[in-house]
Amino acid sequence: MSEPVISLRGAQASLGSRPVLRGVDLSVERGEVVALLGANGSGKSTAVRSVIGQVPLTSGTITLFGTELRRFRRWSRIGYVPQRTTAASGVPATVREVVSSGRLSRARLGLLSRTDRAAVDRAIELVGLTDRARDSVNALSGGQHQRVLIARALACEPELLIMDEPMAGVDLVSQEILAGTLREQVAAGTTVLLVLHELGALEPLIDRAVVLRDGCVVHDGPPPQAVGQHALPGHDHVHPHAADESLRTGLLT
Ligand SMILES: Nc1ncnc2c1ncn2[C@@H]1O[C@H](COP(=O)(O)OP(=O)(O)OP(=O)(O)O)[C@@H](O)[C@H]1O
Repeated sequence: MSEPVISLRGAQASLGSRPVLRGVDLSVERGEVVALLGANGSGKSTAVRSVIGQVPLTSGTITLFGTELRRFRRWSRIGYVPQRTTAASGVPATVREVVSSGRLSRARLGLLSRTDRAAVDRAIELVGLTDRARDSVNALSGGQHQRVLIARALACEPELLIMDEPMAGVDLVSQEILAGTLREQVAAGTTVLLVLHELGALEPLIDRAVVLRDGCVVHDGPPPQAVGQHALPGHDHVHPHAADESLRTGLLT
């Protein structure tokens, strides 16, 4: 078998003085779709942020495509969708501008070629926002914002897609569009690691679930049946985004 796309071994990390990852082992093989589940505060976001180098490990190792994280440079192979609440920035921009920023890692000298622009248009189309491409993202709903963030991640045509709660606070129409988008990516061979509250509409796509509790892996195997994370012993997850659903919280506001 080829090397894993993502490998964490004995990963430990602290935020402030608090140990948040306490020896996490996690592998994602090429073409796999892995869901990272767990209660609020169990360390899911910290785990994916450590994978993309945003949270340094205090102990343990991470490799990406077989290369140690500190030597890894080919970030254009990876599309990352942050947890939506962390995506706010206050900068006014159109949908196309935000999605184009996701292509810059592939653009030469920071200039988008015709091929780059076509990839941006394709990513916008994939999330069903072609008719909104010139609109300010401030005019979009929460679910549409999320679709913009996903299009931004897809614009670099990534081999690995990492998404932190892509369905949180997303209306049903957007959820269906996102599930369809993801299905296409998976069919095309993209490897996916996603943090989820529950499997929901994405359940048929998930190959394996890894469940964290207090910064440790407590399950690594088949996804919990049907009711997702709620089926797990000790489930105590609340859904902080649900109340936001109607708000125009935003990417850039
Ligand atoms: N910047 C920070 N400084 C200190 N502690 C933090 C910081 N960010 C998060 N934490 C704490 O680290 C722990 C893990 O947070 P993390 O966001 O990784 O959990 P999570 O499983 O993704 O939770 P959620 O489902 O609520 O998003 C939590 O207890 C959280 O309060």
